[in-house]
Order: sequence, then structure tokens, then C-alpha cells
Amino acid sequence: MSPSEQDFDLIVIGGGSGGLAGAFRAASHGAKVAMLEPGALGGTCVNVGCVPKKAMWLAADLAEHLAAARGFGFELPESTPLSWEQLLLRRSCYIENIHAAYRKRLEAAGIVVIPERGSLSSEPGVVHAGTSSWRAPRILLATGGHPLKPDIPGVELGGVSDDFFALTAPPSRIAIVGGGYIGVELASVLQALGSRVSLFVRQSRLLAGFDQEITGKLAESFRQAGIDLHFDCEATALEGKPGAVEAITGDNTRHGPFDRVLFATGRGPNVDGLGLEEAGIVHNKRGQVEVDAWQATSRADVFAVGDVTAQPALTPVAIAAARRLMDRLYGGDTDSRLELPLVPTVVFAHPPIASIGLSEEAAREGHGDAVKVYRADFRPMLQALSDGHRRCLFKLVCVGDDERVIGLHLIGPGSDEILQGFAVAMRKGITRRDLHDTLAIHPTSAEELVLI
Ligand SMILES: Cc1cc2nc3c(=O)[nH]c(=O)nc-3n(C[C@H](O)[C@H](O)[C@H](O)COP(=O)(O)OP(=O)(O)OC[C@H]3O[C@@H](n4cnc5c(N)ncnc54)[C@H](O)[C@@H]3O)c2cc1C
Ligand SMILES: NC(=O)c1ccc[n+]([C@@H]2O[C@H](COP(=O)([O-])OP(=O)(O)OC[C@H]3O[C@@H](n4cnc5c(N)ncnc54)[C@H](O)[C@@H]3O)[C@@H](O)[C@H]2O)c1
Repeated sequence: MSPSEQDFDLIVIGGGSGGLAGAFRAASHGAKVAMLEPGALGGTCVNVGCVPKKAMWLAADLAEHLAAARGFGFELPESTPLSWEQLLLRRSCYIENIHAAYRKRLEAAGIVVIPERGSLSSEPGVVHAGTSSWRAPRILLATGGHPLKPDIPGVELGGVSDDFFALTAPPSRIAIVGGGYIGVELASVLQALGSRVSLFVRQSRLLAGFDQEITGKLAESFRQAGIDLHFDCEATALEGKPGAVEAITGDNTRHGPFDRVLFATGRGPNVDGLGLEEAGIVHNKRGQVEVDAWQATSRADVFAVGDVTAQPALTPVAIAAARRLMDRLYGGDTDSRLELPLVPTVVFAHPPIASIGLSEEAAREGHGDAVKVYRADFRPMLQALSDGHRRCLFKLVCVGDDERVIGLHLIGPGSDEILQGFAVAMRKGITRRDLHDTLAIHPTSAEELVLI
């Protein structure tokens, strides 16, 4: 056998959230693993997703807390400018530490990292990478996704979320197109850090699929914060030149000029050059690899996890899918697989939204009059003490005589940290009575959920 045909038990294509989790878990069960990753370790989440996004969100949160501190009596100067350069430096140091930690763990686990783009072969168990081919009886596809732009004239004048992370200074006027997770998060961070943001949403609401009352509150907060919000408004063209771009919308209105336009109009799977057709791997119309409940593709040796599939595009979903798959393939746990109905999620807007289970609309559609909704609408103590305007709305969606909790939706400061523990409880199938039987922790915002 030539060196390029070295045998592994598993070849992982992609070193992002899902690929790394799969490689580590398989190796922990004793598998000999190779991982192909031509880019930075950690993929989207670590380099151009969750992690740098959260750094920016924390900066925006601190800006809000500085205002609250003044309300408490701290004598801060009128203007407390942010050094964008310093923030970016801190952010990249943090990310470099993650890379270093991964490198150390990969080495310790004996995982061979091949810095090449991989593609499947029509021959089962073979992966091509550069001029080499590698063999393993099992292959994991974890190639993730990339931002999509709409097909409109002048689209090249606009960027995507990756370009947001490359900004060396905050734009003074920016347009963001798209009212999903990324559009909402970027709009909110940039406005809080001093940009004037216009957000163009083609639907009549933010964050389709989330509880509508909660997203209505977010829209209200955005308007209060000064975000110029346009609903039912599709960008049909961009005109101008870099640094002075106008957005033309469906009704032929011109908006701008903006120094930047960013598209946050969804993401597509990284399947170009992956050899799916040659390998006979079935995918859907969007190119996402079809997997069954066991992450198996249409070819017996190939499995897939994460954003390259149609499963929810969230890091913990990719990680859980990969770990459970490896526990099944190499750890002897024959029942191990991802269970999806209850996916907790946070939208890191200002204020944040945290959500699990059915929205009020979805619950009423499925369960009609058996649904009962309880609300706590209050001003958190920090806001009240500092004359802040932020309120929290916590919603409990219950069904049946025993009031089983089937949805929990929070908006307001602290929501992002509160949901995780309640997600554990939801998995256990709690009722409203269980919440009432739990002693509150006082004084907190979270206690509202057991008193609701
Ligand atoms: C701006 C933004 C913010 C986000 N915020 C959050 C958040 O707060 N919370 C959350 O849960 N999720 C968040 N997400 C989603 C999350 O980042 C993804 O769901 C997650 O990274 C998916 O992991 P993955 O392993 O499937 O793919 P990725 O992390 O994208 O990794 C795929 C890797 O495969 C590599 N690759 C691609 N093609 C090949 C090939 N042919 N050969 C070898 N390697 C290849 C790529 O270089 C990449 O490193 C965010 C996403 C974005 C864009
Ligand atoms: N906090 C988090 O967990 C987090 C944060 C960011 C991203 N993500 C993940 O990444 C995924 C991708 O994020 P996203 O915001 O790009 O996608 P998304 O699917 O959440 O939202 C895309 C938005 O763009 C709109 N859109 C699509 N085409 C358009 C067009 N031509 N013109 C105008 N609007 C258009 C859609 O209607 C939708 O509102 C998310 O679905 C989520 O799973 C998660």
C-alpha cells in the first residue's frame, strides 16, 4: 500500500462543529481517525459564526450596561467610545486560543489532520484530497454551509455575514437584508455599537417560526433603539459604488446611500466539488444531503451531520448528531441517535430571545382550545433601578387538563442564560404544577417562570 492509501477507520470531511465532535468521539472509542479541513479549525461557529458573533453581542451588551451604570449613579463621561481595534484584537486572541486547544486535543487523540479539501469517490470507502486518496470503511460528511445572496442586479455591492466579521471599523450607515437569525443579530449589534441600521425584511414580521408575540416585542425594541425597520419589503437591486450603495426595493423606492449593505438571506450547504453525484449520494433540491434518523446517507459507508444536511443549522445540533452517531458506530450504543423535537435556541439580539417547543400559533393549530397560555410581562430590577426601558415577556404554552408545558418563549435581558435549565425540565415533560411546586429564587427574573 502506498503512503497515500493509509488506512483509517473513519475519514471526517470538514473540521467544524460536527466534524470535530465526530472525530473526537470516534477516537475516544478507539477508532483511527483522519480529518480533512482546508481552512481554520472550528469551521463556521468558531471563525465566522457563534463565537465572534457572541463577542460582538457582549460588546453591545456592555454598551447598554454602561448606560444602566449612569442610571445607578456612576459618574461616567458622556461619551465612552469603543476601540473597535481592541475589540477585534480580543476577539481574535480568544479564537486563536480555541484553535490552539483544538490542535492540542487532536494531537492527543491521535487524529490525523489533513489540510486539504476532500471529495467522495464512486468507489466506496475512498476519499480524494489534493493529489492523494485515502481509504476508510466509514466516511463522515460535515462540510457545513455558506451564506447565500439573492440573484439581483448589483448584488456584488453587498456583503454577507463573513464580511461583517472582517469590518475594521463600524459602518456609519448600514443596510441589512433578511429578517432571520443573522439579519436580526447583526442589526441589533451594529445599532447598539453606534451604526445607523436599516433592516429590510421581505415578510411582515421578524424571525418566521418563532412565537409571534415575542417577535412583535423585538420589533418594538428595534424601533425604540432607532433601527429603521422595513417589513414586506424586498431588495430588488443595489446601485452605486462601494462605500455609497443604494438599495432599491420592490415599490421602486431608493434607500440610502449606505456605506455597507449586508445580505443575511439564508445559507446553503457546502457540496460543490464534493462528488455527491459521482458517489450516488441523494440530496434535496437545495443540495442538502439527505440523512435518515441515524445520520445515514443513501450510501452505506457515508454518514452526514450538521449544516450540510437539512437538520436545524445550530452548533449543538451538529455536535449532538456527530457524537451520538459515533457512540453508535464505535461505542456499541445501538440506540444512540439525535432526537430533535425539543431544540432550545437563542437569538442573540438586544434584547435576546430564547425559545423551546411550540409557539402559541403552532400549539393552537395542533391542539385548538386545549391550549392555555400564561404570561409574565415585567421590568427587570436592573432596568427599574436605572430607569431603563427594557421589559421581559416570558410565555408558557401549555396543553390539556394537566397543563403540560409544550412551549416556552422568553424575550428580555437574561433570557439567553435562563432557558438552558428549563430545557432540561421540558425534556422531562413537566406541567405548570411542577413549576409552581418549585421554590423560586428571589429576586431574579427567572423566578417569574415558576410563579407564572
Ligand atoms: C453568523 C452566524 C452566527 C451563528 N451563531 C450561532 C449561534 O449563536 N449558535 C448556534 O448554535 N449556531 C450558530 N450558527 C450556526 C452554526 O455556526 C452552524 O450550525 C455550525 O457551525 C454547523 O457546523 P458544521 O460542522 O455543520 O459546519 P461548519 O462549522 O461550517 O464546518 C464545516 C467545515 O467543513 C469545511 N469544509 C467544507 N468543504 C470541505 C471539503 N470539501 N473538504 C474538507 N473540508 C471542507 C469548512 O472549511 C468548515 O471548516 C451561526 C452561524 C452563522 C453564520
Ligand atoms: N443564534 C443562533 O443560534 C444562530 C445565529 C445565526 C445563525 N444561525 C443559524 O444559521 C442559519 C442561517 O441564518 P440566516 O439568518 O442566514 O437564515 P434564516 O433562514 O434564519 O433567515 C433568512 C432570512 O432571509 C430571508 N430571505 C431569503 N431570501 C431573501 C431574499 N431574496 N430577499 C430578502 N430576504 C430573503 C428569509 O425570508 C429569512 O427571513 C439560521 O437558520 C440558524 O439556524 C443560528
